[in-house]
Amino acid sequence: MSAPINVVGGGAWGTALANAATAAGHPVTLWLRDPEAAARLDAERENPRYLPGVPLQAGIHATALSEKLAGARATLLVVPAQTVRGVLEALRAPLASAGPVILCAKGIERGSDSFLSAVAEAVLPPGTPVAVLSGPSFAADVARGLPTAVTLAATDPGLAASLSALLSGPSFRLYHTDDVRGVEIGGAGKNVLAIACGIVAGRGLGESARAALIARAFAELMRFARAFGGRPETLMGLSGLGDLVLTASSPQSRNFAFGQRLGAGASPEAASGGKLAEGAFTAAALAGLAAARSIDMPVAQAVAAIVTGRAGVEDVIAGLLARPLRGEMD
Ligand SMILES: NC(=O)c1ccc[n+]([C@@H]2O[C@H](COP(=O)([O-])OP(=O)(O)OC[C@H]3O[C@@H](n4cnc5c(N)ncnc54)[C@H](O)[C@@H]3O)[C@@H](O)[C@H]2O)c1
Ligand SMILES: O=P(O)(O)OC[C@H](O)CO
Repeated sequence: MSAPINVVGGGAWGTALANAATAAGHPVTLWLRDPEAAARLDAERENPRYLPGVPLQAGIHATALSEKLAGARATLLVVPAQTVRGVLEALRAPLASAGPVILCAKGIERGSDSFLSAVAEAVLPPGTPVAVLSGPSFAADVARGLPTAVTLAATDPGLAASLSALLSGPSFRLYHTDDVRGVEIGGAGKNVLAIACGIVAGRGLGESARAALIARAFAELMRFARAFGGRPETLMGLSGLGDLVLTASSPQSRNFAFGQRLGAGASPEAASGGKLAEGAFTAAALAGLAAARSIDMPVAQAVAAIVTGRAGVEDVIAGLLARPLRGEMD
């Protein structure tokens, strides 16, 4: 049997990617930090907490996270963005011989304001190949085998192409690029901007307002990407415009749903509903990085102000509508 693909993290996205890697023809080891949950998942072949009703494919072995990761063809790291550094630190030694590390979280690290590829580079042994996977993809869709396309980025174009081929299956298509920074900015940024779109929906401001917001949010994401070394054409692709369109228009998105509840009057603490809304953690980092380089990002700044409790929804909306008029492409 060929070497397995490691998937570290047994939440919605880890479980979905495990199914997708199996459909691509690989044995998969799915590593969960909770040993009891791992044993239950392996026995019951379903992840009722994160992906109810979706069967786990036969080629997946779920087990407790340990240091026995070595010997895999690749390791997909599928934990929340704010835990990536800790998990990489804990698994630093085995990850040196567990194939390329593919970062699947979408976010910017709080406190250090670091992109996740920079976190990986700082923590992993020098020379460990690192890639980023991002794009419009709801876990429930991917886990069920519905057609989905995402982007795989690595600074080595050959690695990006070979990992894309390795993980692509009958309905899960990976496009490749060497623009790591552009791809990770698209994934992290859209989560913050999707919260704003959810707020507009939850406030009942109408579909026209939401469409305008998507366009203006995308304009500021492009400005940010350009300033931080991402290529504009990358942002026009799957991990950028593609993911923003998906996440900013569907209550199936946890970020959009979080925003909807904020718009309807919930406090930031109550609005998550116990689900992971990555944009709530990334908002301040995104806004802070933008401010430090004088990049105009009014939507991201507004979301950061709301989720950190510095401003209320009504005041923020009034402030955005009162901004001076400007040339659309200025
Ligand atoms: N769910 C999706 O549709 C989807 C799609 C694309 C990308 N993503 C991204 O993938 C990342 C993970 O999202 P998710 O949907 O799987 O979240 P989730 O909340 O469904 O699951 C997170 C998982 O990570 C585990 N975890 C948390 N901290 C950990 C740690 N320190 N060590 C080991 N495991 C830990 C949790 O136990 C849980 O199993 C996020 O950055 C998200 O933006 C999610
Ligand atoms: O549910 P969300 O908002 O985390 O979005 C999931 C994926 O990132 C969509 O591409």
